[in-house]
Amino acid sequence: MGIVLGPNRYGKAETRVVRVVRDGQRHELRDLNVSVSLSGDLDATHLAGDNAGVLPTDTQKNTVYAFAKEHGIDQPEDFALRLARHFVASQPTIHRARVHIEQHSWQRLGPHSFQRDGGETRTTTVTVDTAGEWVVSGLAGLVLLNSTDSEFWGYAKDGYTTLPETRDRILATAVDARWRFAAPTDWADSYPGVRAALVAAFVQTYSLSLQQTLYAMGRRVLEERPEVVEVRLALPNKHHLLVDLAPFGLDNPNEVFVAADRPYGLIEGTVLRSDAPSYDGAF
Ligand SMILES: O=c1[nH]c(=O)c2[nH]c(=O)[nH]c2[nH]1
Repeated sequence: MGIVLGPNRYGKAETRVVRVVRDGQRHELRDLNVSVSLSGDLDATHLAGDNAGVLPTDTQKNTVYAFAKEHGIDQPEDFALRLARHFVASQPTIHRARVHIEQHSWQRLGPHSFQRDGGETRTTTVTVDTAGEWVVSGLAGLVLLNSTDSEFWGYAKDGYTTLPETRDRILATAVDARWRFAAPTDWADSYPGVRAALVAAFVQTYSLSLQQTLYAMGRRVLEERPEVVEVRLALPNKHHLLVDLAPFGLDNPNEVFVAADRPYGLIEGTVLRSDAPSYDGAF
């Protein structure tokens, strides 16, 4: 029985970089979490401990900080592309670089004062190799809630089913969305446009299931944003359970709920153009 080394990659995960642009009194702030992952001819280090082709993860981290100073950080997609191209172009052993960025946003409170926004992050995953460049952008932690216009009934039932059917419930989720582009685009214009399409579809869809809402959200992005060819969504169903107030002699017409923490339904799906170009990057 032979034993061989299978696919492998390595890199520095979660380099936290905050870049302040200090042009006069009014400062600008960028706050990123950058993860680099490199692959290529790395057999020697795994099989013989020969590190000649290994660019240390510590160097990768330093490159993130140096590029933040030298080139600044505007759109996370551009910063990720710059880093990924650099690692592939400068290291003969590295044939593919994947750079994933989470951007935290801050609200301005004054010329040099900021308040961190809630849990929402903007993300991008860039893959560069000798065959091409692929960009997937996204967002995570966008928490949305409709307090009505959501039903769930007519589902399959068996001996273990206890869920009551409902014609009026709270529908809430924390959107985890990723979308891919066929070609480079105006990242600064695209991101708020895709986000707005996702939010509009959630708000405007009368929902018979979170699955139906998921499809409506992906479809809306593809209808409104020609630069996007595929949308992947993971939507946790953040259950809000009606509290039984009858023991206290009170009725509860959809007013008082327990916001359940776990378990939660997890609804996942991909919506794409039927002629979407093929893809060899990382989602
Ligand atoms: O929108 C929903 N989809 C489901 O698949 C499901 N399952 C469940 O228990 N509640 C819900 N809600």
